[in-house]
Amino acid sequence: MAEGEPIRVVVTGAAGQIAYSLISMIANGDVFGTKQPVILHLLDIPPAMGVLEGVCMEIDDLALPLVKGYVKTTEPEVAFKDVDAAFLVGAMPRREGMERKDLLSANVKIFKVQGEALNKYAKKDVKVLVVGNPANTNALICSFYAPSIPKENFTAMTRLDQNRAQSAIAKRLGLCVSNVKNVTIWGNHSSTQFP
Ligand SMILES: NC(=O)c1ccc[n+]([C@@H]2O[C@H](COP(=O)([O-])OP(=O)(O)OC[C@H]3O[C@@H](n4cnc5c(N)ncnc54)[C@H](O)[C@@H]3O)[C@@H](O)[C@H]2O)c1
Ligand SMILES: O=C(O)C[C@H](O)C(=O)O
Repeated sequence: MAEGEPIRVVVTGAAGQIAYSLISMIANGDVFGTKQPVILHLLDIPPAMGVLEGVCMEIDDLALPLVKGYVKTTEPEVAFKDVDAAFLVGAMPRREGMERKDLLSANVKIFKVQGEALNKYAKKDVKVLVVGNPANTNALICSFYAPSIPKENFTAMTRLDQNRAQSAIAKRLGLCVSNVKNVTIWGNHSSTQFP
């Protein structure tokens, strides 16, 4: 990719809570760097299109120079077409009393469809971050249905677990979080998280 050429970045669940913060971070250069233009592909389901329209109006209002365009769609084949990076956020979140694994029946279908769409339409070197829970299982499912994309290009979002651990240690020791370094976390993003 020539320098300065826009990359295509899909965010699923683009009308949801997490996407609301994520889209502006991608659009203002926090994620791919302040010299990397982007074209945003925003995917959600039909009932969320009104809210997504509002998100797009906000993108317009920000008038960020790195944003070279956006595509708003309900169609996976449009959303995943030629994408360089995929943030798979769109999924049902937990309600009170639920474990992340209780979301499997609702969310697995989504990651099967999106894995197939990645396989068919995305660039073969696309990098995929799965956020929708249960994130680790969904990442595995997505990768399974996208056999033409290297497995190492799929990751489940556990950065939250790392930040959580770092903050918990800082609190316990009465330090600023910036003074806690070299934290390593491993395992599943589930109720086995400690603390
Ligand atoms: N891995 C992590 O660290 C982590 C952290 C927080 C939340 N999550 C998970 O992220 C997911 C989203 O959370 P949220 O708070 O943004 O939820 P939300 O309900 O605010 O947003 C979800 C969005 O996904 C959309 N959606 C549903 N089905 C879709 C589909 N088939 N294709 C595209 N979009 C679809 C919904 O319409 C909605 O706009 C949840 O599964 C939540 O559990 C993961
Ligand atoms: O708790 C959830 O379901 C959302 C997320 O996975 C979290 O750990 O905050």
